[in-house]
Amino acid sequence: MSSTPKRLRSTQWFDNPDNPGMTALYLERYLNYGLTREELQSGKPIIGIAQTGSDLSPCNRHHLELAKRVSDGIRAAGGVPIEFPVHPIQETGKRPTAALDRNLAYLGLVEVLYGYPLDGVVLTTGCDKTTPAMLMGAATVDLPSIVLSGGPMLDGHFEGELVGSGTVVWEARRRLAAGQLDYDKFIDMVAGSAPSVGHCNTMGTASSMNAMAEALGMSLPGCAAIPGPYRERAQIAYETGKRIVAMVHEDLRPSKILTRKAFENAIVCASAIGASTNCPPHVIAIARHIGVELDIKDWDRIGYEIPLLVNMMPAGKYLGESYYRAGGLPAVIGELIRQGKFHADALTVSGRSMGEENAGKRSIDADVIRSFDDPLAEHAGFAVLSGNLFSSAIMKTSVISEEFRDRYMRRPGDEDAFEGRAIVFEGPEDYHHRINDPTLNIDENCILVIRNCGPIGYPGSAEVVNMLPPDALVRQGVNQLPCIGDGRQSGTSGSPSILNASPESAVGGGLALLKTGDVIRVDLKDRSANILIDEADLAARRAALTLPDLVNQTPWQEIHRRFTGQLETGAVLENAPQYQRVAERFGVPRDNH
Ligand SMILES: CC(C)(O)[C@@H](O)C(=O)O
Repeated sequence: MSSTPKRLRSTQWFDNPDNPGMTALYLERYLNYGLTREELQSGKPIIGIAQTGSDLSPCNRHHLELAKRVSDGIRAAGGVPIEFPVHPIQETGKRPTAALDRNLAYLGLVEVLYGYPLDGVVLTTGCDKTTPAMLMGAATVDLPSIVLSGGPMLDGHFEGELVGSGTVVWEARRRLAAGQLDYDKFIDMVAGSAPSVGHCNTMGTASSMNAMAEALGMSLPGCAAIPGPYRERAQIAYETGKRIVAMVHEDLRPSKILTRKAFENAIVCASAIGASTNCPPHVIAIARHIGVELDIKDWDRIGYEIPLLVNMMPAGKYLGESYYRAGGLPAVIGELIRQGKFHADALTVSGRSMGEENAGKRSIDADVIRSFDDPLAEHAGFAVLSGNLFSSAIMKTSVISEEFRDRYMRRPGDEDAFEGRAIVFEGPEDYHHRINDPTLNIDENCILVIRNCGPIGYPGSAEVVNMLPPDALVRQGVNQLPCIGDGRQSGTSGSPSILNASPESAVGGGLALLKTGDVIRVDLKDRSANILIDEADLAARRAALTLPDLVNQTPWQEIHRRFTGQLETGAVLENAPQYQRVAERFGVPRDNH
């Protein structure tokens, strides 16, 4: 560190002799609740705590408590904490989708970080989209930033069974359809998966995205897996608060951490943990906001060959507490480093490299966190498919069950491929209305397709692609049919759907041309998915295609539809990635009076 400390950004609000009138105006209102001139004018970094917790956001709600420990840490290191609210994004509460709000929360955070007297920020994360929204905002503004995740709930139990968030819903729904549960027991079973504060205790999108933040180097090592109620969670909140003050003095900004190597690490890590299918769009979105090239095909190219190491639902059998006790993400990264699959020289917010932090870390429960010699599955990354149905869609190969492989992918002479008669649904309402319609003649040779569920069509993109077969098939023991869609699906689902299809049907993607009864062929060997139809027929269908009339119900839906791109490129506001390193490039904004 240089001996003359850098003049902090916040002094241009609170201690600017060139404009004493404005300095007084900026100061006096922050003094009015008890802050002192000494705190605001003696060169202490002002640290924002971006608060994503609220009563509307139960997954992140305990950040309201954790923020106190963060503040203690900031104070102990000589900074001044200022907590501020972030637009809530609760995956399980927001209609029509929480996906609609990721970019809205991002926009809000950019304005706060850029427009207020902050020198650094603690990004509180938890529920799925809070993590990418916070990282995207931090990337755009590029102030020193550190992630504090809230951690998963404790493990869930119901009548002696381990029940995990989200994953239990799909299993309980199957039991309800098969007549093995009544409605009250169904609700009790699902509620059993949520025993405490925290986000999903499965390797759903929340655990996956917080692991991505750690693998990217944006949280303190070991942060992501600590369960929400554990004492270590509050302790790391304190350490995070201390660390961000040092990061301000070191000028350690996201642009120094979020490099191409960091993103390659995130991809490798996603395969090893059996991460959510929501990771590719969110991680690509973060990359685009920091200006790193990351293509959807990189997920297949870099991640496909990596084995599944973490035995956690939905790809495995354990939940968050076992995973944490087995060593959490550091044990996974340690193994990836030993196998030469991880860039050990990538930097983390600690100021040390991934290798310095994790190289010596090992699993202490070989069944929960496996080694490369004994993985849960080989080649467990995402397969990225394309063809006349879409330019890209992903399939999470770590959740392809033996039953699914036997039924669809082990046909002699045509392994890894399947064909089926398409049953097309126009959205989840249509699916629920017609799935049990006997005239559809759905059998185990069918492929269920859902469209109009992408970022523009829905809007926001809904988690609906993992469709349960008709009740009659479920009663016969057919629990899964191949599913394809332009929506997303819950990270907690064990369905090997082909999803996030881009471009989506509502903007004229190939799925819009599909008709019930068409035969679809999926071939994992050459990564293709096509309607078996001749070119002339397909061209005629395209010529006759009319796009749906989309009704905007709120002003934001209209703005979102005008600016948002497709899932394969992160579904970002397409005007946003051009704004990079905003704080450095533009300095502080103009005075407001
Ligand atoms: C379980 C939810 C709500 O679907 C989501 O959190 C995910 O894991 O994708």
